[in-house]
Amino acid sequence: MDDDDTNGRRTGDRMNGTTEEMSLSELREEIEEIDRELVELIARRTYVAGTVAEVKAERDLPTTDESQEARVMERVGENAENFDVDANLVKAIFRLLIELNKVEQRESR
Ligand SMILES: O=C(O)C(=O)C[C@]1(C(=O)O)C=C[C@@H](O)C=C1
Repeated sequence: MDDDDTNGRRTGDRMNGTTEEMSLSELREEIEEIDRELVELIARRTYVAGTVAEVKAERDLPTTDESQEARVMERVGENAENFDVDANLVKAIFRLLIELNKVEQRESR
């Protein structure tokens, strides 16, 4: 027998019973939808940063703003703690998102 129980339901569920009736494929569908939303949010974040880049270019400001990056990182660390996920891992993801923006911002100049 595999990890799943006989009728394909999850046994060791940590979501307060809400997913207890969900099959593995249903859970994977939920992950697929979340992944799509994450990519959409990344696209939105990148798009807004592109507009920020235009404002900076108009004002002759540099692409990189280290104090703003520090504020972003502090904020996401707090959010991670509030949602009980590893703050260092979430910060590593945001480090990449900021780098993505900086690459795009430099290319558009
Ligand atoms: O807020 C800005 O000035 C941005 O360009 C956005 C952003 C970010 O991705 O959060 C990216 C680069 C800057 O160094 C700081 C922050």
